[in-house]
Amino acid sequence: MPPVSKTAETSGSTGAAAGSDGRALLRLEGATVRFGARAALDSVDLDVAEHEIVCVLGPSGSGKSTLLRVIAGLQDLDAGRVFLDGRDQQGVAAHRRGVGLMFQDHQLFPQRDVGGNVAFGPRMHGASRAEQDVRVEELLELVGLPGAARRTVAALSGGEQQRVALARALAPRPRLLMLDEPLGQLDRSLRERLVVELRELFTELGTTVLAVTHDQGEAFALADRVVVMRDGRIAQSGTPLEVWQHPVDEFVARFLGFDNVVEATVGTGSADTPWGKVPVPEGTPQGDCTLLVRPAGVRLVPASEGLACTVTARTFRGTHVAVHLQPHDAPRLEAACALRDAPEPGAEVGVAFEAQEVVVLP
Ligand SMILES: Nc1ncnc2c1ncn2[C@@H]1O[C@H](COP(=O)(O)OP(=O)(O)OP(=O)(O)O)[C@@H](O)[C@H]1O
Repeated sequence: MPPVSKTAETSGSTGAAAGSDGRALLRLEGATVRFGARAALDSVDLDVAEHEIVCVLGPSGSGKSTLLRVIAGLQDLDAGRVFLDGRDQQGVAAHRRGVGLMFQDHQLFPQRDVGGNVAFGPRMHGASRAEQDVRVEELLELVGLPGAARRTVAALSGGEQQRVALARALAPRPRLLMLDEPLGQLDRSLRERLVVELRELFTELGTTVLAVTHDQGEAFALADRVVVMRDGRIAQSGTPLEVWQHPVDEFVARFLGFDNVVEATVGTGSADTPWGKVPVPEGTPQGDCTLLVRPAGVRLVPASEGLACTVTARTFRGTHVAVHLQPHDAPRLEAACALRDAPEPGAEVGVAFEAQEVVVLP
């Protein structure tokens, strides 16, 4: 695959909206929240365009939930501003912001039936009984639970509760829907199915979405744009492909699960690394750098060729096997192998590198 050039949407410090019409439905300017001496949000700038689906990724404690709470009006800012539709939200109460929120534990009302849960928002906005009933049926249809209005919440599976929570969040027609670990509690196969359905649903409805997750797979499947957070700041913002192909630094690379990262010195056509000479893409500037070799670029060759390694472990990754390799005197490596080609732990192999899977991290 050809390298994607770094664009304004791939930014190391700000989260510029990648929306087609460029109109920011949500804008954060210098948003800062401190708890004691520590900044949970540290001068965050972020735009989300209308109809855009943005996923915020980051390790635990990086400020993802604080970001959502600030936008929802559940957390005061120490500095900076939040704009919705161009209007400063300073002093605007949470229930007047037109923002829908869905938390990871669903928080359905256990004493109400499914319909009662979904009708909650419209009822609070003064909808008549008949209007509420129509809206409930519409939404249950939309989330794939037609006719479920009279079922009790306790009798629903985790996935069904998830859908009801989504219907409830969508019911008041929020201009911005925020999801905090929306699929966190569900098992992997259900998550993978729901994430596809969610994307289809949001695209169909034209909903603007800001979702928080620590699952990269989920973020990459759902989002038009991914924002990676670190210590209350935006480390990188870009399309899933941009971020995946060109992590801006070692932190983002490692967060995405890329561990083949070493210090290197680039010369003509190749770099000197602890793994020996590694070919680099044409045009790579010479000098010292940090180098990432994606596992797909670590090719196994006969033990007598290339870098000698011992296979230490294999991890099944669905479409391929991650083969963990220990060179005799260099940092560990991971190779991506087809199922039938993966060598057994203990095997002695050689390793060759492919330039197109080598990324120089600034
Ligand atoms: N009410 C609070 N009082 C004090 N510190 C807080 C409070 N809320 C959050 N923090 C701190 O702010 C930082 C960011 O927290 P936040 O919950 O936003 O992170 P997160 O990325 O959502 O984490 P997780 O993935 O674990 O939910 C953390 O260090 C957290 O301990």
